[in-house]
Amino acid sequence: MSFITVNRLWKEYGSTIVLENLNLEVEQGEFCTLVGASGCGKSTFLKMLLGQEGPTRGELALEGEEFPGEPDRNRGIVFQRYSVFPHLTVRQNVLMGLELEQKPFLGKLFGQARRQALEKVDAMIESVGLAHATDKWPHELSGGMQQRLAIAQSFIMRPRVLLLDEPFGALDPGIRGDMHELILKLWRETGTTIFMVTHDLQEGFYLGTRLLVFDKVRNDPQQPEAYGATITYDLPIGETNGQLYDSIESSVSKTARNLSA
Ligand SMILES: Nc1ncnc2c1ncn2[C@@H]1O[C@H](COP(=O)(O)OP(=O)(O)OP(=O)(O)O)[C@@H](O)[C@H]1O
Repeated sequence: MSFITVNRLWKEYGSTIVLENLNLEVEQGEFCTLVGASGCGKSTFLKMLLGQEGPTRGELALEGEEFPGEPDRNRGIVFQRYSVFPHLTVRQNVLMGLELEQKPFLGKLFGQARRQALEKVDAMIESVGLAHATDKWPHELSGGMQQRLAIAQSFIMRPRVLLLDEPFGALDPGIRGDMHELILKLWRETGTTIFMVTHDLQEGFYLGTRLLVFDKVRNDPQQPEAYGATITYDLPIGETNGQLYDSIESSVSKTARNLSA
C-alpha cells in the first residue's frame, strides 16, 4: 500500500471542471514538485491534500484511509505570502503551534512544559537561520526571513505531509537559492513527504525527487470550463533529457495562453 493514493480523482465547482481523473501513488519521504499553467488546479490539489476541499469524485487516501476532511497536525502548509502572526515575535510565532497542540483551550504552556517547548523552538529557529532574530517582530524581517519563519512554524509541528504553495515565488533569485538549500536540509533531516507548487520548471527539477506536470489535454476555447487538468507527466527526476524539458515548457505555455485568452 502506498503512503498516499490518488485514484480517479475529480474536482468540480458547479459546471467548472478543475481537475479530471488524477491518478498517483506517492511513497513516504518523496518530494513532489508540481508545475503547470496558472489556473490549472495545482492549488486546488494542495487544498484537497490539506483537507480544505473534498473531492467531487474518486479516492484520496493516506495509508489506505480516506484523507481527513479537515486540516490536522499531520499536514502543514506554507504559502507564497507570509502567513506568520504579525503581533507575535519570531519565538512566539514558532511556539504558538506547540502551545495550541498541547493546550488547545488555553493556548499557553507553563513551567517545565514551556521550558521543554522553548528548547525545541530555539533549536528550530537556529536550524532555519533565524537565531539572531528570535525576539524580532515579523515587520522587522525581510521577505526571505519571514518565509524562514513560516517554514519553522510548519516543521516544528512535525507534519507527515508538507504542502508548499509557491513558497519562494515572491523572493529575489539570490535568496531563493538559500531557501532551496534550507528546504532540502529540513526535508532530508525529517523525511517529511513534500508537495511543492512552483511556476519555475527549473526549480521543480532541482528540488524534487519527482516532477508532476498539471496540464489540460483537451481544451475547448468556447467552453474553457468543460475540461479539467490532469497529470500529464510524472517524472522521476534525474531521468529527464533536454528535449522533454522543452516539450513540457511549450505544452504548459500553450495551456497558459489558452487559459488567459
Ligand atoms: N472555491 C472555488 N470556487 C470556484 N472555482 C474555484 C474555486 N477555487 C478554485 N477555483 C477555480 O479553479 C481553477 C483552478 O484554480 P487553482 O488556484 O487551483 O489553480 P492554480 O493552478 O493553482 O493557479 P495559480 O498557479 O495561478 O495559483 C481556477 O479556474 C479557479 O478559478
